Amino acid sequence: MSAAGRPDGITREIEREQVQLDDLFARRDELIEQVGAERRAAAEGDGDGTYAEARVSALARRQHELDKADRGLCFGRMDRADGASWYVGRIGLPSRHDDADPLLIDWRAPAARAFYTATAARPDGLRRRRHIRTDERRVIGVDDELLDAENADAATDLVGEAALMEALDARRTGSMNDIVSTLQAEQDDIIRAPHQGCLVVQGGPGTGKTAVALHRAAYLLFTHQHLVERGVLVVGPSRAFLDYIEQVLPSLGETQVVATTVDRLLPGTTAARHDSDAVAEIKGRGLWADVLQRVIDERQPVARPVTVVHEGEPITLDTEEVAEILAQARAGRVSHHEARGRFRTRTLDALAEAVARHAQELIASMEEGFEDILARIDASMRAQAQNLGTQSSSRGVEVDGVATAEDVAVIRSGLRESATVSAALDDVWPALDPQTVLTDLLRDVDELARLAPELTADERALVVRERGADWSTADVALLDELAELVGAPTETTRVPVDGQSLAARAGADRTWAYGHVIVDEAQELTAMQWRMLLRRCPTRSFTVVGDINQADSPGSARSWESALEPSFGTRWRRTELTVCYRTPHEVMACTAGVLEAAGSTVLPPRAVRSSGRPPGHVITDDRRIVDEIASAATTLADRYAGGRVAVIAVAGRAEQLRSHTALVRPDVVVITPEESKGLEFDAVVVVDPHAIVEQRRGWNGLYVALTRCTQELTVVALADGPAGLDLGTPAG
Ligand SMILES: Nc1ncnc2c1ncn2[C@@H]1O[C@H](COP(=O)(O)OP(=O)(O)OP(=O)(O)O)[C@@H](O)[C@H]1O
Repeated sequence: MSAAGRPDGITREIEREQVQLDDLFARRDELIEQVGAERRAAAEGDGDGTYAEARVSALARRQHELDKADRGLCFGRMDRADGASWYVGRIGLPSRHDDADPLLIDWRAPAARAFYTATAARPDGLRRRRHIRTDERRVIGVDDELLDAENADAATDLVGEAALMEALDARRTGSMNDIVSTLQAEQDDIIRAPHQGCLVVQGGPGTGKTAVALHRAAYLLFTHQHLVERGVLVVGPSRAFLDYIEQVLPSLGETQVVATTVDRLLPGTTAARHDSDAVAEIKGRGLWADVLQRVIDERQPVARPVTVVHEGEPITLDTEEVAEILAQARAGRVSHHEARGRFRTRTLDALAEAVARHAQELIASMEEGFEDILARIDASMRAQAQNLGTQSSSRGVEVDGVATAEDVAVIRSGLRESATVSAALDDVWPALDPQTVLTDLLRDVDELARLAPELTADERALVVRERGADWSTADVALLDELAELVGAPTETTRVPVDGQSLAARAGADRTWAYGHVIVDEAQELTAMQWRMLLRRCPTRSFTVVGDINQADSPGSARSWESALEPSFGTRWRRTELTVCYRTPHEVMACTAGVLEAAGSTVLPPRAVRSSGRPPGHVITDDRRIVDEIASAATTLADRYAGGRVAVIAVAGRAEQLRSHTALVRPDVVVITPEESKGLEFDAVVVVDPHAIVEQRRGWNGLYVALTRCTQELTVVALADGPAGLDLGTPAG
C-alpha cells in the first residue's frame, strides 16, 4: 500500500500516467507558442485577402482550443489488441516527429470512437480502456476496464462506470459541465450521426439530451469544416437555461456557436412580455402563415398612371406601361421589397426615356419652323440636370436636341435623386414595415375578421393588441414571418467587420444562414416558431432534442409527428436516449403514474443509479405549509452542502416563498415548473403537486418538477395524491 492508502500497483500506474501527462502539457505549451507565432506572422503578412483572413481565423480557433484544454487535457487511454496504446483527450496533439502517431487523439476523431463504444462483448480492437482522472496538471486516479471475453458476462453496458458514477454523484454548481470523458455509447452514436437532414433525439429527463446536443455541435464543427464559417445555432428554452449551459462549448474549445432563445432571433425586436396561454396558443398556430401572406398580398400595388412633373412639364407613364413594369417586377419568387426595388428601377428607366422622348417631340416641332426652340430645349435639359442636383455630361446635351444614352442616364440619375419622384413611386408601391403591418392587423376585430377568417370571433377578440403595447414572445414569430415576406426595405450591402465574432455578425443579420441548427426542449415550439427556425438554415440540417412528455407550453405539440410534419413532412429521423443519468431510481419510480396521467406515448428512461433515499413526503395544511417547505429545503441544503437545492412551486406560491427568510440563501432557488425546465439540482422540494397538475398540461409540469434532482426529492403537499403520484406513506 502507498502512503495515500492505494495498492502499490495503482500508485505505479498513476506515476506512469503523470509522466505521460507532463509530456502532453509540455507539447501543448509548445504548440501554444508555435500557433501564436504563426498567427502573428499571418496577421502581419501581406498574403491574398480571403486566404490570409481564413488562415488567421483558423489559427485563432486553434489557439483558443489549446488555451481552453488545460482542464482534463487527457482523460483516457486505449490499450489496443495489437499492443499499441493511444491517449484520448479534449484536443488532438500531434507528435514532434512528422510521421509518428499523434501524442493525443482528439475525442472527436474517428480513431477515438472505440473509447466510447468498446465493450467486453464487442471490444472493437481494444484490450483495455483506462479512464485517467486529473486535477489540473496532476493525475489523481485511474480506472481500468478489461475488455476481454472473461469479463464479458460481468460487464454492464455502461462505459467507464466508475468515472461515470463519480461525475454523476458530484455536487451541482449551477453550471453544466462537459461530459467528454464519460460519454456513453448511445450518446456517442447520436453525436457522430450524419449532419444532413433533421435528426430528432427523444429522451426522458436526465438522459443527457442537452449534453449530447452540445457535444454534437462541437463534433460537427470539428468534422465538417464548411460549418465553421456559417456556425451552428443552438436554441434553448430560456435565458436561465442558456446561462446554465454557457460553459460547455467554450470548455470544449468551441467558438463558432451562437446560443440564443427563439424570441431573440429577430434582430432589432425584443419580446418584453408573455401573452396569456390562450393568446400564445392562438398566435402560435401555423394558420398565420396564410393570414400574413394575405395581408401582404392585399398591399400589392395596383397598376395606375404615374405622373412626375419635370421642368414644369408633366411626364406620365400610363396604366398599361405601369402594369407591364409591375408584372416584370413581380416575376419569379421574390420578396415584396425585392419586387418593389425592381419596380423602382424600371419605372425610373421608363420615366427617363419618357423625358427624352418628350424632348425629341419638341425637336420635331422645331423642324416644323420654330428655330429658337432648339436652344430652349438645350437650356431646359441643362437646367433639369442641374436642378436635380446632377452634372450634365462632359458633352452636355447636344444642341442638335437628340438625347444620347448618356443624356438619358443623367436625367435618370436626376429623377432618382428627386424627393418628389421618390414620393410618386412610394405612392404606387410603399415600403412595408413588419411592425406597422402587424400593428394594423391586430388593431381590431373587424380587420382580423376580414383577414383571419380561420379564427373564431372569440379567438379574434383575444388576439387584439393595443397599439404601442410591447411585443410578446409569440409576436416575434409573426414579425419574423412578415419580415421574410417583405424582405429588406432597401438593398443592403453587408460589410464584414474585421475581428467581429460570428455571434455578432450572425446575430445582427436576420437572413444569416447557419450551417446547422440545434434545438433544445424542442417539444415546446409552436408551428410559427418552427417556421422561423427553418428560415435560419435553408439546408435544413437540424438536431432536434426534447422530451414530448415534458411539453407544456401553449401551442406545443403532443407528438413529434404533429410537431414536425408541417416543417419537415416525413423527412426526419428519430432516435432515442433510454438511460436516465440524472435522477435516481427511487425518484424515477414514482413518476410512472404521472406519465400515464399525462397521456404519455413514450417509454420512461431507465435510471442508471440508486441514491438509497426514497422521496420524502410531507402532508400539511395551508397555515403550516410555508414553514414545512422552508424546513425541508434547509434540511436538504445542509445535507448537500456545497451543492444546490430548488424549491419548485406554481407561480403564486413561488412568489410567496421567495421572500421567506429561511429560503433566501445562495444555495437555494425558488422557481416554477416551467422555469425548472432543463435545469438540475442536488435536491428538490416539490410544493403542492395538486396545484401544479391544475395548470395547463399540469401532469407534464409535475413530471418536469419531479425529475430535476440528482440525489433527493421531497414533496410537500396539502393533501394525499394526486392519484398517479405514488410517494408511499407521508411523513407528517
Ligand atoms: N455520459 C455522461 N457522463 C456524465 N454525466 C452525464 C452523462 N450523460 C448525462 N450526464 C449528466 O446527466 C445530467 C442530465 O443531462 P442533461 O441535462 O443533458 O439531460 P436532459 O436529457 O437534457 O434532461 P432534461 O430533459 O431533464 O432537461 C447532466 O448533469 C449531465 O451532465
